[in-house]
Amino acid sequence: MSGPPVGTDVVAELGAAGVATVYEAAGRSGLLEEQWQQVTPGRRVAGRACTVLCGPGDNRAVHEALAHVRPGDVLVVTMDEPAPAAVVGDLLATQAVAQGVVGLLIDAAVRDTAELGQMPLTVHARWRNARGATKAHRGAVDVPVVVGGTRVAPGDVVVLDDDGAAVVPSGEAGRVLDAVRARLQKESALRARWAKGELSYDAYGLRAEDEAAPTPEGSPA
Ligand SMILES: O=C([O-])CC(=O)C(=O)O
Ligand SMILES: [Mg+2]
Repeated sequence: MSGPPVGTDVVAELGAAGVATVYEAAGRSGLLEEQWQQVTPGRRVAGRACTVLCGPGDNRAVHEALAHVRPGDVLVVTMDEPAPAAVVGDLLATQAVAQGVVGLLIDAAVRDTAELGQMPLTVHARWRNARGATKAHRGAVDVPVVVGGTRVAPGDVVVLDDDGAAVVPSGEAGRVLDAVRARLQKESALRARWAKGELSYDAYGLRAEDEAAPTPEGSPA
């Protein structure tokens, strides 16, 4: 991790804002673009990343990582070529909860999903699949990884909710939080106007533009 750890308050505020707001406030950056399955729908959380690079179809490094995690971490697990092997199930998740982990982002499969749904954890996974993982490869813990096309380094802030997953590099958390606050304020002012019946089509000048301009080429008349 480069620089001091991101403060707990900063992490919590980014988590409360949620994936869409954090991604937009970061300048439409940091989205982990994968077809995540929300194993625990309706939950929203953020935590500092503990990253895990597993060997192919293997979860030995997850066992190791659980000896390193700190309270408030989100475990981010991937492989060089992610495969639908279950690298986490209820026994590993039970250890994660006991160590204070708040979320799991699994770029592989999870199993025992009914049990995972009962735990105080937010879990996104690429697959749900019972196929067992091996424990044959050492892998690596707390190394930078790429998940959903985006780099995640140890200590970065990972946000999970039903919209997906986003990462804020640890060195940018303060700047992004300022932008998040500004965005939330702006959105709350807009929400109040739209709730009263005002239309963005008018307020943003879109109607005036559309009425003044000829139909753009190629778009339906
Ligand atoms: O044991 C495993 O490899 C995965 C699993 O099912 C669990 O953690 O309960
Ligand atoms: Mg199991």
